[in-house]
Amino acid sequence: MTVTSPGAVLVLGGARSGKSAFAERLVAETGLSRHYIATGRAWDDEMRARIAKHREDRGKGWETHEEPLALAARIADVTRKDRAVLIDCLTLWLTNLMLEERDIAAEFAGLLEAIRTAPGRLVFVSNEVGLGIVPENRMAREFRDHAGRLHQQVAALVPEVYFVAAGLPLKMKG
Ligand SMILES: Nc1nc2c(ncn2[C@@H]2O[C@H](COP(=O)(O)OP(=O)(O)OP(=O)(O)O)[C@@H](O)[C@H]2O)c(=O)[nH]1
Repeated sequence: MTVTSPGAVLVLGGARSGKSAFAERLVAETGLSRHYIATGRAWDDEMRARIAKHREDRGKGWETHEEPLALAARIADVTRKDRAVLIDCLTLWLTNLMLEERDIAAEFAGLLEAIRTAPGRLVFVSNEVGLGIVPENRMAREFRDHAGRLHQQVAALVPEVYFVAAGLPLKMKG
């Protein structure tokens, strides 16, 4: 598969692993204008508080775009040669797709196409959810399987992949 994107990156890690902070650093290092596509939704007070904290931590140098579902289209819309776009995160996007009963395979194909054709730097964050025991409920098992497949597809396409644990990035590809 030909990689035409100028250096898309995938950053995987567990909850509170420091993956988002690391991905933000990767974006800042480019010196390009910083854009953040948030796939999370503020569904309760706890999430609202987390989002407010994330916004505060990112600071003023970022333009934020909120997109829970139409991620491929939004990436195509936001990406430019002189921009670095952080997409946080693929697993919340997948959660939203499953809750809305979207065609997962078609959505994944759309995302891969958006990565292939993006003119600017893209940094994807996603939760590695496949390391624990087999989840008891069916939806959680499906979620874990879709996430694993998505990560493999994105990792095969992009030139650079990291795994973050305890705030420490491990370079897996690139
Ligand atoms: N809607 C919206 N969501 C945001 C915004 N900033 C961050 N988020 C969401 O908050 C999510 C991160 O939530 P947390 O649960 O705090 O992060 P975490 O995955 O546990 O921690 P890290 O390993 O540090 O990334 C991201 O995936 C975003 O989608 C924002 O400005 N708007």
